[in-house]
Amino acid sequence: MRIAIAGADGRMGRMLIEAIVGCPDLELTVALDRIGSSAIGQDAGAFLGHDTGVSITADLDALAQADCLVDFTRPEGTLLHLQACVKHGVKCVIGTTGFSDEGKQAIQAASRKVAIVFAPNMSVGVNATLKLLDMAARLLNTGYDVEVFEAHHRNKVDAPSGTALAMGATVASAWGKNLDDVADWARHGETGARETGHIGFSVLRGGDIVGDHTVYFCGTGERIEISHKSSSRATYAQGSLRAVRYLARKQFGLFDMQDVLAS
Ligand SMILES: NC(=O)C1=CN([C@@H]2O[C@H](COP(=O)(O)OP(=O)(O)OC[C@H]3O[C@@H](n4cnc5c(N)ncnc54)[C@H](OP(=O)(O)O)[C@@H]3O)[C@@H](O)[C@H]2O)C=CC1
Ligand SMILES: O=C(O)C1=N[C@H](C(=O)O)C[C@H](O)C1
Repeated sequence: MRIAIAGADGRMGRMLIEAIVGCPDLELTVALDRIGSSAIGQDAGAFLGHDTGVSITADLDALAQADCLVDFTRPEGTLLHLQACVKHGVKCVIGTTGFSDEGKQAIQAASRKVAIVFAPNMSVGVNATLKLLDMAARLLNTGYDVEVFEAHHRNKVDAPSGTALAMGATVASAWGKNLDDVADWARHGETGARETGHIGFSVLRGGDIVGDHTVYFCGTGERIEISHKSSSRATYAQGSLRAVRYLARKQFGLFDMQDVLAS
């Protein structure tokens, strides 16, 4: 498959380029970054000291040279790239987080034209953790206060992380609730006692933390903690390439990593 990478000079973009260079079944044909990026015109593998023969460009019509785009950028960038994917009939793996409801609706609409995998976390371990959380929430559906904690590097721009939101939504759904109706996004000052059935969120940003998530089920006299800790972005890149291969068999439709891992 011919692969395009968006945000080619970003943390995930570079990780994906490194992963693709070692894959005999995948060929890097397009590397995108945004207009004004200092990376435009450089070889996509320059950071590896490897010549891919693909120059980083801001020209979205370059997507005509790809079968599938892998996009880890920002919501506004991803939505622009997605329009170009629809124009050129290119499939898309979206790892970007922080979309508004309107952004998510635009992804849903695009999936009627091209096949899309959209997931806030591509790692196998996190997706297994979501299954564990569903089971825990069903077992611990009364008498337990749920709190979601996440920690990421100092450059992350959205909060809570897409993964923390997915974890909260998994627990809320197991309890027959919508996350927006039960989420306590922040606490400060005289908050009053904690509400039963609410799901609290707390966020740490610092240093080079790749991504830690813990969901606490706090009962009386006991506490259960379900944690996942990432020590390398390689797991996100490898999961993304599994998603690319999954899309090879799809023409259109919206899928997530649970679909990919179940196939
Ligand atoms: N689903 C998953 O498994 C994972 C998801 N993520 C998500 O992926 C996204 C990117 O993360 P990360 O790689 O760490 O971020 P980086 O900031 O390192 O990289 C983002 C890249 O996208 C570019 N970019 C920024 N804005 C735009 C835009 N409007 N249009 C086009 N390109 C743009 C940046 O260019 P410039 O540097 O010039 O701004 C940069 O090259 C985040 O939303 C993050 O939460 C991250 C890891 C795993
Ligand atoms: O920005 C990051 O780094 C990450 N973002 C994703 C998220 O928001 O959940 C996935 C992972 O935690 C790393």
